[in-house]
Amino acid sequence: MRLGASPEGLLERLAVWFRWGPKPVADTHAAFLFARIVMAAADAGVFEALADGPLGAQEAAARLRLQPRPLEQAMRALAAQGYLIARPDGRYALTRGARQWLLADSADTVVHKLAFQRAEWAWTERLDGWLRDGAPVDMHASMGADDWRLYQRAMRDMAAQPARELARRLPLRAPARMLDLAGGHGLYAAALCRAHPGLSAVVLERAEALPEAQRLLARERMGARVRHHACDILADAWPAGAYDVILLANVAHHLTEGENLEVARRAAGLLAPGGAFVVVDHLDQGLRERSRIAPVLSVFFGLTSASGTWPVEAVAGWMREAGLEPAKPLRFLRSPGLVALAGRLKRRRPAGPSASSPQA
Ligand SMILES: C[S@@+](CC[C@H](N)C(=O)[O-])C[C@H]1O[C@@H](n2cnc3c(N)ncnc32)[C@H](O)[C@@H]1O
Repeated sequence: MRLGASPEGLLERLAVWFRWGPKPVADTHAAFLFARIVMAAADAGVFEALADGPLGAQEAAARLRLQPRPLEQAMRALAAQGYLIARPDGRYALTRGARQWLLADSADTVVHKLAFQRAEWAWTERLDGWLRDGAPVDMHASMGADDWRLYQRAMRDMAAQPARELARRLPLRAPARMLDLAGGHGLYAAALCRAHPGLSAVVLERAEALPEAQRLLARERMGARVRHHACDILADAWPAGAYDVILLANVAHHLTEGENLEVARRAAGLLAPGGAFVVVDHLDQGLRERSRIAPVLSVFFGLTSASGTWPVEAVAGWMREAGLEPAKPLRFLRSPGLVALAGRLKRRRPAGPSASSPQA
């Protein structure tokens, strides 16, 4: 996956090939402008307004209490970039992609992620300063109650597809107990429990996230099979037990190397025989790999969590140091760049800090 303008037709291909057009302007002005158009249209309800059928800009503006001329311009921009279809009668309709991703009741919706991007946008303003002084934003410490609510909804949107895929593809033999570390909304736990009828899960999550995370989990109708437990996974003890699956999904990129190693050690100490510690993340697979999104995301996690995206080999290394044997990485088909790495217990457990004790 590469970012940036995709040339269409021979002339544009030549323009890219011979560097006739300024790529940095496409990568910046066009990208940030269009990003904001999509976010603003979603926030204003433009896509939802078209859910039941095409509308002209005047009609949509009246329904949404927007200004007709700016809305017409935004709708033309969205049509130019494949989000809307401009019909000959002057009305606009949703494309299949817009229907799939931008309607709140679609199984693949990302509208809540787009809403949370306003906070992410604000943090990104600090990027120039961070390059000079290295001081990160510390997103988890800086959020108020509204941001925490949007954050959990956003993460739920991003988990819906990969959770289903992980549940389908992760090899597990009749698992009974699962721990979902910093599992937010609990969607991964719910998907794995649906795939394995004998499985129940405890989702560990920070107290600030719980009000919205619990509301989102309730929608999954998993009852007592998936429940939350307030826990700072770095500072607090984890519920004791022998777990068949311990999941760390999209959390390693918020933690330092030392914290990740400690989490791997604690997980290894709580695994049942044959159990797996599974790390899911945008792992860096090298600059020659097809998926090149991880280095870009790494900047965001450096800026907002003083961490970054980790190389597959680093995660495998933490697993080995914790006495686990990493399996072959599983690359998600429907979430480019996302990788799952499962580590299983080697026969002999190494000496190390007590697995259920919190980090000092
Ligand atoms: C990017 S989200 C991932 C959520 C979920 N695992 C997923 O993949 O969708 C990171 C989550 O980690 C939680 N988190 C961060 N630091 C934590 C900590 N020290 N203890 C518990 N949860 C933490 C956040 O509140 C957030 O819900």
